[in-house]
Amino acid sequence: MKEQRLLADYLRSNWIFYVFAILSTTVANIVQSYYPKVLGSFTDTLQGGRITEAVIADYAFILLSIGVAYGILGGLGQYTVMRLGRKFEFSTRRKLFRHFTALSESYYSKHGIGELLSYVMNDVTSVRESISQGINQTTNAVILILSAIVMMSLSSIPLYLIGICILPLLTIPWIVVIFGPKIRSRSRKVQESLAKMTESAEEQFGGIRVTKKFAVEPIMRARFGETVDRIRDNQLRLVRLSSLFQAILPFMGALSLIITIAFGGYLTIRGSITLGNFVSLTLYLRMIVNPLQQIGNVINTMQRSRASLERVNSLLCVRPDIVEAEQAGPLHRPEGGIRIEGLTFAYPDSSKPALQDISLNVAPGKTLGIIGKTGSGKTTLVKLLLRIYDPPAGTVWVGGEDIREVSLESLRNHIAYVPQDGFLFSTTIRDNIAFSNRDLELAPVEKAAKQAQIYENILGFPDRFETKLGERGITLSGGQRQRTSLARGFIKNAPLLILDDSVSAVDAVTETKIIENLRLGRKDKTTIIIAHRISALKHADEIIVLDEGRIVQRGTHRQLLSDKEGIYAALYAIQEEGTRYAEGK
Ligand SMILES: Nc1ncnc2c1ncn2[C@@H]1O[C@H](COP(=O)(O)OP(=O)(O)OP(=O)(O)O)[C@@H](O)[C@H]1O
Repeated sequence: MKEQRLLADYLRSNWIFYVFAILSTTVANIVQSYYPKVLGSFTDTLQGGRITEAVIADYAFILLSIGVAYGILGGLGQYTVMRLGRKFEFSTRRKLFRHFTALSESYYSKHGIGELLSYVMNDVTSVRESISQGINQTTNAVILILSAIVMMSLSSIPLYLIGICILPLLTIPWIVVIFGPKIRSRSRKVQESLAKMTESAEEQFGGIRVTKKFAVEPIMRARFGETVDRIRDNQLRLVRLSSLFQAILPFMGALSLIITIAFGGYLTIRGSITLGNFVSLTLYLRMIVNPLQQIGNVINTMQRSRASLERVNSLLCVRPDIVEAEQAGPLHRPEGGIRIEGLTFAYPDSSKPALQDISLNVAPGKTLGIIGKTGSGKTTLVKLLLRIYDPPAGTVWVGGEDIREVSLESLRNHIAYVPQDGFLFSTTIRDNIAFSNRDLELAPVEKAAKQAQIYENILGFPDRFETKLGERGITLSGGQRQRTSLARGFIKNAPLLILDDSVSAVDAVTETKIIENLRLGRKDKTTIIIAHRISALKHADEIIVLDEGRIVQRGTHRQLLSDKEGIYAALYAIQEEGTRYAEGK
């Protein structure tokens, strides 16, 4: 697994901007560090009785120049790093999204959407903060402290006095080493609990209709409350530690200042140093206290963002389960039918096979019907055909090629899959139908809608094909959703069409019309129909009956009915009886 170095790579590719930001901040702080020296010298001039109007004007001009230079250079540095931080945020979100789209279904079956959102939102923001604030403030603080110390050393203040005064500051690296890892580990816990809360919120919103129908709002509120409490506990633990850390650093600065005033004051009274020296020394030490506070702040932010960065980096390390063979090329004969031989498959975390010893042939242009109890392996078979999960090598061929040897894009481009729960996006009906090619003219969209028997319904919507669905639009009924999803599958006009229980929510008359349209529209194309209702697949050239992952019966509708002891005939009898009962015969 390749180690991810998101931030390091970003800094490397933008190093010139960082150097610019650091340089301008450095120069700004060096300029700023002249401030106490100028004031000290002014005090000595004042005390020596050499003050004149011209001298005051000179000092005023110098102080003004320092202020203006600091403002311009410091502002430029700040702007540059802020911009870099935002750029990092956007490019990382794009990178994460690209990565998400490459991950396999098995990853999504183990990780909730809320958790993934948390990476994109909370963690990326936390890293951006450390880039924007961290780099600028650290440069500011370090340069200010260093230049204060250098300026002190270059002044006529005795070195031993400076040494004694800054003694408490020398403990800072040690304090950082002790607190740093602890803050990071507590931050990681906060980020993890934030991810849990986002996940819980996402689930609660998603299931709000069920919650309301079952009137279990108090239970759901309590469950959500638990995740919030967990964040609060973790946050409080972090805040306690961070505050203590942030207080200790300036305390060390204040200690230095106290020593300066006490010891420096004593030396001034004794005449060992001038009053100007004392003023400069006090101002220098005062100047150091603020940056120390900033450093505390930055280290806190950095430790927090390091925890987030580790999370994002480890997510980027996750490799998709389904990878292409090195020489994978396009499918040469996508219309060439399907062959499955000796296919046995178990899901990654399951010991029991979902499919066992499956062998079948679908000749080009033919229709295969698959029927079987719930959980018998029908969808699994389709997922393997699409390589959403990988079948063992040498078991599944399309157009005579092992699907593990062809490119994923080519394989999936040549298959139109209409799943049981066709997801619709919050956009127009037209965009939902023309999902695989949004540049399509209206005519093919209308044709697909007609084939899926949803055309008349769409004409009744306020903006017809331009009607928006979802949050800001209309809500479709279950059957309408299913038929819109069907139209999306039809419009692709792929060599292989798979309908996975895709007409279960429509009435018998509409189902018959859809199946008829399908037969006429896809005369020479291969089709797989999975259904629970025999009426949806009885016209198929071959029907297989799955039971506990095995093919237990196969043949045409007629052949299967003739086996009176078989599951198919039993199913047919039950369904026929149901229809007769419903029709009151
Ligand atoms: N991602 C998964 N991980 C582990 N087991 C799974 C996964 N998806 C399905 N299964 C299991 O595999 C078996 C077959 O499931 P599959 O979805 O193929 O059944 P199905 O025949 O399509 O059922 P239905 O008619 O209800 O849609 C079931 O026992 C199911 O619990």
